[in-house]
Amino acid sequence: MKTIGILGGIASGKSAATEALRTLGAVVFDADKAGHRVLEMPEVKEEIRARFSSAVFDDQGNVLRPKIAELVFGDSDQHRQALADLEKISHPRIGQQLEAALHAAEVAGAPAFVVDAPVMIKVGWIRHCDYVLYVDASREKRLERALARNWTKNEFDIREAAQEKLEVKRKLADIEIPNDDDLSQLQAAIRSFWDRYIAPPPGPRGNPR
Ligand SMILES: CC(C)(COP(=O)(O)OP(=O)(O)OC[C@H]1O[C@@H](n2cnc3c(N)ncnc32)[C@H](O)[C@@H]1O)[C@@H](O)C(=O)NCCC(=O)NCCS
Ligand SMILES: Nc1ncnc2c1ncn2[C@@H]1O[C@H](COP(=O)(O)OP(=O)(O)OP(=O)(O)O)[C@@H](O)[C@H]1O
Repeated sequence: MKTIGILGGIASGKSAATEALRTLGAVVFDADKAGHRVLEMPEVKEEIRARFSSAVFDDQGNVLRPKIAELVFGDSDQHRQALADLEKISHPRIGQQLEAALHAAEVAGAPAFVVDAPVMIKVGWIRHCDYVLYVDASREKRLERALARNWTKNEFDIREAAQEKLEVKRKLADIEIPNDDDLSQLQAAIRSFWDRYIAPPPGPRGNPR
């Protein structure tokens, strides 16, 4: 089984690339979704309440993610510290889920496992990847797509600033997948990556490692 990491700017099309890989047979780990599941764990809620107060919970005791986002994404030391504290709570647990999912996919004989995790560089999950893809779309296109998804320009800028510079991501990648045009171009690029690097050679299970 090959493990594929997906990097790219905000709203570059990482999820769309991941979806194309899933269609071809890859098992996908979505770290954003894993992070949301982690925030539902009782022990995590306790730690969140101790660090961020009851103001980030609704009346039913659910974590209000937009409230946390306001506290952790921003251009001040206070925001940066808050993000670091949140990550100390979340990342080890997301990491455990990632390793469990990777193991399960391997046991199931999946041809490929995709790690869709915008923070994979800073957390070090990139070490699991045999191939890293960089989904490349211009800033203009990305902003247009983010706005269409109801983000504000400010949210776009702030989250972009919370991540590594695009050049750092690009340098760490093995293959660039252009995504300035329509989705069929992205899907074709993913297909040719798959055929070249993942498509199994003759054999019952492809290319087990
Ligand atoms: C701050 C939280 C509550 C905001 O939740 P919300 O539903 O608004 O956003 P969501 O989780 O869907 O993330 C959307 C995007 O924000 C960016 N983002 C999220 N967490 C981080 C982070 N720690 N560092 C940099 N960017 C981040 C990513 O681009 C991500 O794709 C949530 O993102 C969170 O718990 N983050 C910490 C855990 C984490 O690092 N998750 C991301 C794993 S890749
Ligand atoms: N080639 C494309 N043509 C048109 N729309 C696209 C294209 N690629 C992606 N989109 C749309 O742009 C938005 C952002 O794409 P996507 O969610 O895949 O990006 P992302 O990199 O995963 O975003 P984030 O950084 O927020 O996780 C989505 O609404 C998606 O449907």
